[in-house]
Amino acid sequence: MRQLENIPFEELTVGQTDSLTRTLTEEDLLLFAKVSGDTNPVHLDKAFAATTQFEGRIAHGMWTSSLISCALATRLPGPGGIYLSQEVKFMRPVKIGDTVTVKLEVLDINERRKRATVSTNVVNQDGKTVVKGKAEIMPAVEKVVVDEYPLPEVELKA
Ligand SMILES: C[C@@H](O)CC(=O)SCCNC(=O)CCNC(=O)[C@H](O)C(C)(C)COP(=O)(O)OP(=O)(O)OC[C@H]1O[C@@H](n2cnc3c(N)ncnc32)[C@H](O)[C@@H]1OP(=O)(O)O
Repeated sequence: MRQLENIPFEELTVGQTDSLTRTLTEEDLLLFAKVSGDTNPVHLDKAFAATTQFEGRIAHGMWTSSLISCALATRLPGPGGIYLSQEVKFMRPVKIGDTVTVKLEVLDINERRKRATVSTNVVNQDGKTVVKGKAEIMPAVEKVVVDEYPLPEVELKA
């Protein structure tokens, strides 16, 4: 089982970086539509999506954004951190089979409020930015070391 360990607030420094990479599968796209209820045909309907400027299905913007949450929760600052705000600009589409990398960098630390601003850009396999933005977070003050929570296997039934 994977262990998750945080970077407590006092150990965060401006310029610290981390990243997380994920490839979008069709199953991910369908599961995201199911849990979010976002059944926009641009994500699901091949025939409809082919008629758009993207010429095919594209990922939910919030799927890509959810990877930012994952990176913050598991990498920098890690478990126990709390999301306060998130700015996202969807610059380019993500398609099934694309491999995207969330790049985190600590931009600013507010010692008084024990909060940090982190840039949260996401690039694709060609190094092109697909999401631009930044987040404000409240990292845990104490050291947190936990076994990653065991998620159940879920089966997608059509
Ligand atoms: C509701 C849900 O179900 C729907 C979804 O989830 S859809 C999935 C998420 N969204 C996307 O995948 C869209 C991705 N974005 C794009 O593909 C492009 O932004 C665009 C094709 C919609 C527009 O791009 P482009 O044609 O390059 O833009 P313009 O020519 O209109 O403007 C050029 C300048 O604007 C800047 N820019 C482009 N996109 C954004 C953005 N999302 N936010 C802010 N600014 C943006 C671009 O950098 C140019 O700036 P410059 O200073 O002039 O260089």
